[in-house]
Amino acid sequence: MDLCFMTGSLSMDTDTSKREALNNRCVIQPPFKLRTEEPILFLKPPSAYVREGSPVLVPRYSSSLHHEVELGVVIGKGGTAIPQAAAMEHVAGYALCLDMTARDVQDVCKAKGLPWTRAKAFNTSCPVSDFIPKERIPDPGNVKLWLKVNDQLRQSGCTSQMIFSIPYLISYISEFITLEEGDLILTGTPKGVSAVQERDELQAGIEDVVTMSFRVDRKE
Ligand SMILES: O=C(O)/C=C/C(=O)CC(=O)C(=O)O
Ligand SMILES: [Mg+2]
Repeated sequence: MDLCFMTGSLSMDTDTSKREALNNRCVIQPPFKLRTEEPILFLKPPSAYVREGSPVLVPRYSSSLHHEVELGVVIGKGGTAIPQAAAMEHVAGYALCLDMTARDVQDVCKAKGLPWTRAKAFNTSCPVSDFIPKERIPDPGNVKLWLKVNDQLRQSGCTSQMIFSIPYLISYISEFITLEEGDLILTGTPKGVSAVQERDELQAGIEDVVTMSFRVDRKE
């Protein structure tokens, strides 16, 4: 996954969104828990990625960093205005992802009608697992995700609870952002999000497929 992405939401200024999309790949997340008529979208930059062995950093300006475990869909074949019926042909595979969110900052942004960039797109805000080939998850609409903090189970859910299906998301997004090979789409999080602290150990998994661990640290 050599992707990049930026943040936005449906209320984001269109010109900014276009400019960011031109130079970056996208990570876009409709939540399990938010019921809106259309997916809520935002993007993260490539510097958001972090791999096992490196810490997840709490931004200096946040005192409420939340974990959100999510299934990520890796695009293998790009396209524009992809019909739902063809959407899965554009999927190369999956990744287990955490959408780390500075919830206190997001709350302020929401109250002021501002974009979620500082809440969602900071360095290390997207821990990712190794790439999971498509064949290893034959039914991505029915996989179990979990997340533990210091061995305590905090999130446990199934992608069957997702509000929007993966084919719908690919079709919806590609109507206005051309998807490219290597783009990663996060698909929303199940209930149980909660705050993490410096020195916490995060462990997450897709049942029978992959696990990953990250330590939380505070940015110096
Ligand atoms: O509206 C909120 O309070 C939070 C929304 C999100 O952070 C959306 C997600 O990223 C998600 O549910 O996965
Ligand atoms: Mg999320």
